[in-house]
Amino acid sequence: MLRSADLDALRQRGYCLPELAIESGLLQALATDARCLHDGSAMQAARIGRADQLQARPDIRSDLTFWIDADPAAPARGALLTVLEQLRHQLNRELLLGLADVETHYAAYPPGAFYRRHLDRFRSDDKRTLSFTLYLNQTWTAADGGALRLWLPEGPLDVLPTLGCASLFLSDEIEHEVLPAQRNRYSIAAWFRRR
Ligand SMILES: O=C(O)CCC(=O)C(=O)O
Ligand SMILES: [Fe+2]
Repeated sequence: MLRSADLDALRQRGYCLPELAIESGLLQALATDARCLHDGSAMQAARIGRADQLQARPDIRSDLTFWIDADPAAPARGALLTVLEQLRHQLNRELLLGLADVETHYAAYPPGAFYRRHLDRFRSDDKRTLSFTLYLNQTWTAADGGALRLWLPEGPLDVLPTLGCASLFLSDEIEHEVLPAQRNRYSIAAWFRRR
């Protein structure tokens, strides 16, 4: 799934923007699922911190999330979990990372929503090792805002959240943020964790 150039970038620079060959039918189904969950008010205001200390901090992040589990009524979610498992196995094989599991959610950033610059690894819990994002927006331009900005040593790198585009980066090294979106922005975020 990951090309050797992606694996090299991950090894050398701590991030890559992989071209994953995810079927367009699955991308469409995930996009529809995310939009329907948002439209149906099934998403919740995102919170920050680890499980036992979660707090709403709309000054830091103002997106909505829905944690993904396998659900026979939503086959796209199971298919996504399968893709993430394949990635986990490949990463373990190629980079010897010892990734034990993956957690993932949909996110919706309504107009004006953002996520300030942060690291994905918690101070009190170092299990999160690799962060992954996958975008679900059919059309997107720079004027729509909502870029993922990776803060790299050489300067900021903006990634537009266009359908099928993805990022993969070291959770404890790469600071990043989501710039304010001008229209609904749908995405998947996942974290590969060590035991
Ligand atoms: O959606 C994105 O581009 C990144 C989201 C993010 O940084 C997070 O959920 O931790
Ligand atoms: Fe993040």
